[in-house]
Amino acid sequence: MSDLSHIRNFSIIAHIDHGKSTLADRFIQICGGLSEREMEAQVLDSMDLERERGITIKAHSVTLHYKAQDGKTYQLNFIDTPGHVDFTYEVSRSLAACEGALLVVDAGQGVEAQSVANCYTAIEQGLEVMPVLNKMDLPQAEPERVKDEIEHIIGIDASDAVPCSAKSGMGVLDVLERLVQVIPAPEGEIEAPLQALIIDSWFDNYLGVVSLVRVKHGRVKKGDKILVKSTGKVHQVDSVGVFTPKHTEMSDLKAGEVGFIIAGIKDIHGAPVGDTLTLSSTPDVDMLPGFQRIKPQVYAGLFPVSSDDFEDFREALQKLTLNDAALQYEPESSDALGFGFRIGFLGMLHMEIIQERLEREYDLDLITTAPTVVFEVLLKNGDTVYVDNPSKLPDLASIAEMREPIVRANILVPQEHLGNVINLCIEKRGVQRDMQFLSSQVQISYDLPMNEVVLDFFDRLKSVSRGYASLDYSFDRFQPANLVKLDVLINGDKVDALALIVHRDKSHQKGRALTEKMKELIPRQMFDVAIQAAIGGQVVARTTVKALRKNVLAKCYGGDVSRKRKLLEKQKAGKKRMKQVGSVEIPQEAFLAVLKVDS
Ligand SMILES: Nc1nc2c(ncn2[C@@H]2O[C@H](COP(=O)(O)OP(=O)(O)OP(=O)(O)O)[C@@H](O)[C@H]2O)c(=O)[nH]1
Repeated sequence: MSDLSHIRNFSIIAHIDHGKSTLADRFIQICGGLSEREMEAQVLDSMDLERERGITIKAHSVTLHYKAQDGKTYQLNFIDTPGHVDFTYEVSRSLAACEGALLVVDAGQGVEAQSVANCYTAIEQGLEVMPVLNKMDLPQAEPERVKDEIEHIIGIDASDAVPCSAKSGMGVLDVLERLVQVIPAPEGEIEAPLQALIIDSWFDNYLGVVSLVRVKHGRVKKGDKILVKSTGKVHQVDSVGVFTPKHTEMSDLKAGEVGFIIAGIKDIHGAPVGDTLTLSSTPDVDMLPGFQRIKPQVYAGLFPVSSDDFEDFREALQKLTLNDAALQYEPESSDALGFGFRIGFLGMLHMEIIQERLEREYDLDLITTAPTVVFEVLLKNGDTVYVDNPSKLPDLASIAEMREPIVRANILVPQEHLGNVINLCIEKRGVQRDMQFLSSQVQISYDLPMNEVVLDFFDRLKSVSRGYASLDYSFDRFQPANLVKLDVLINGDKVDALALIVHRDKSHQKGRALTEKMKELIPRQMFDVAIQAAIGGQVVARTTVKALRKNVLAKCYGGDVSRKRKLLEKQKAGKKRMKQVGSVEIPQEAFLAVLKVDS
């Protein structure tokens, strides 16, 4: 048996903002992974966008050396995980590389739904969960209440929960001491054939594909020929190493360790997450259990404002998918918007992030259509089809049954906001499944149509509970529902990119709210613009954007030319993010009007 007793592999799981990244920074500081000068605030959140939004999107690993009170130096490999509900899949991936997890709970805020969900994932995967009460420096910290919540809501012993403040540093050493005591060392054989699990892969412009792996058995070093089990392809290893958090090459990676492998792989699909690596000399090694394939939950069409940008857009998407395996896309053509792509996202936050990256990093002007979930449609000929684009819904006459995706949502909310949350769930066509009163919070679970949840539910939930309710949800099943396609007509022409699939009971109300909203968003033009909402040819709502009376240039006639040019330029700039549909200019906001109506 190889001696791996000095290794501890762990993740930090916590609800968003409870202090994972801050605690991780403290560990790095204590264990000397970076000099003072290099210790930027929140080193782990390396992407600009992450830093700006203050959220962790990609999981990262860091290897540190900690000299414990028992005199032994431990190798700590820890993996940071994102806390937002859109990125739950990253969490289970990170956990697969670990023997333990720190459950970090804000001692003022208490347990939140996301931590519950992630904690269950950790327990299911057989990890030792160690509770940590963070933010003890805050006057509102209530360690006893929060310990009670951990025991009652999650059901693990919290009597030994370690109090600390990641911000001031108080208690952080106690966290490290306890960690090396309670989290088990990994098991594995260094002399056995190589068996390594790919936890994450990303594309680096200089290095090609970098894969983060957990070595289960054996060892791997530079020059080795590795075999990617699923593709059967062999690659030569250029380098192996760890992040300290600096990229640091090592002579080898051994059983029990977590680190990177770079092997001249040019495409992220050449080293898929969840795959097993071995050496080409031992091709018969078993595959390790992988991860569930990530399925996008929300789809939207993205179209370049200028059709000349289509090729640039395609290239940008290709590059983005190198880093983001969750991103899926296929070409889409719309009568109204021309050529673009239909893209699948994990949730609205993921969609916003991708859109922002495309615009910032690739300088593209894009129009996004209203996001939608996937519907299951049973046709009269017995076929089942999945529809991720309302305009592609088969002809009504051929449909036997429409089914919508249902999620099981778990919500934790303080009692005083319970009524509001229940009302919101009812408004969203929710069916209550369970309700439990705990010391200060209530745990409720609802079955909700995914369509109602993905768009604005999270924001609405936060606002009706003054920020206190927390949410976790996952797809449960498809269920028959009375759904219809709501078409939008602009000056009599159906605009495919504006079509929606909605519940029949809400269709008229939605049609009215939508046309009203679009009336506000579509600027006045030289002629009247009629906006209609229709279901199967029957108009259910109608509004008109009245014609502009004056020509903007009229008052410049005879005036100086430069002023006129300036006005025209200003108009041109204002036109950005507008799309000419027929003879009408429609701004980006109008395509997303559905997100702005409360129904
Ligand atoms: N007062 C106090 N504030 C803290 C403490 N730990 C973290 N914070 C603050 O809480 C906020 C969130 O901390 P982060 O470390 O970014 O939280 P996170 O859990 O990593 O959040 P995500 O990366 O977005 O999932 C920051 O403003 C921190 O400065 C603490 O011990 N005390």
